[in-house]
Amino acid sequence: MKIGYMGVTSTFVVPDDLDALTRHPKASQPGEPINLHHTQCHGCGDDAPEGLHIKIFAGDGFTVRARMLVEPRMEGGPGQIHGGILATAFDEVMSHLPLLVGGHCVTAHLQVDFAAGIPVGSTLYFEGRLLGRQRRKLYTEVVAYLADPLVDAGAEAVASGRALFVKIDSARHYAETLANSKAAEQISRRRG
Ligand SMILES: CCCCCCCC/C=C\CCCCCCCC(=O)SCCNC(=O)CCNC(=O)[C@H](O)C(C)(C)COP(=O)(O)OP(=O)(O)OC[C@H]1O[C@@H](n2cnc3c(N)ncnc32)[C@H](O)[C@@H]1OP(=O)(O)O
Repeated sequence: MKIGYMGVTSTFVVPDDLDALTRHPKASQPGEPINLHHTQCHGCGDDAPEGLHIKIFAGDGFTVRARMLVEPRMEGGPGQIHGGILATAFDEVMSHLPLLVGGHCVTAHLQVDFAAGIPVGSTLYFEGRLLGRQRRKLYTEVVAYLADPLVDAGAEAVASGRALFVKIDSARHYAETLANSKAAEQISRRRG
């Protein structure tokens, strides 16, 4: 798929002098689900009643695959997904890529190109890719399809996104807000 629009890719510029990428020894294997977040996460949490319920799996190398049902509650334009919902889905899918190399990250920059309307009722398939890393910065990309590109070579790409993630010290980053989380206990337990 052509990235950006008419050759313009906004402020997202992947530097030339990237650091080497190494897969984290505990990273999920290709095909395995990635459970990076917690069960109340708006993007991937099974217990978030109004969440997107995106299912995310590790792919080969530095990639992830994901899928999401476009439900009627996600409507924006008549019969189509709301653009902000798709941006949220992109953020969620790409936020799982840094886990392949280890460590927690937050989104610092996110951009989306909407190439075609996406009907309510469809299943969206996502392919995400880690483009590179420089110090704490991780550059990622995602493409959304209306069919699974793994089984349908003609699957239509309908949108793409790019994001810059920055590695954080999660204990410090969430120190003042963790107590407000509906998943506070679960997260504290996981951290031991
Ligand atoms: C006890 C707690 C335990 C918790 C356990 C964890 C459980 C985890 C479970 C689940 C979590 C995941 C859930 C994810 C959900 C999906 C992802 C989201 O939506 S995240 C939310 C939205 N994002 C934010 O809220 C970020 C807000 N921003 C910040 O906090 C800071 O700005 C931050 C961390 C991004 C950077 O701040 P700095 O002070 O640490 O670092 P500086 O030096 O400013 O930046 C580092 C490098 O990045 C570049 N950079 C930063 N922002 C940039 C930007 N917007 N564009 C380009 N470059 C940028 C800088 O130029 C610098 O680059 P150079 O290394 O010097 O080359």
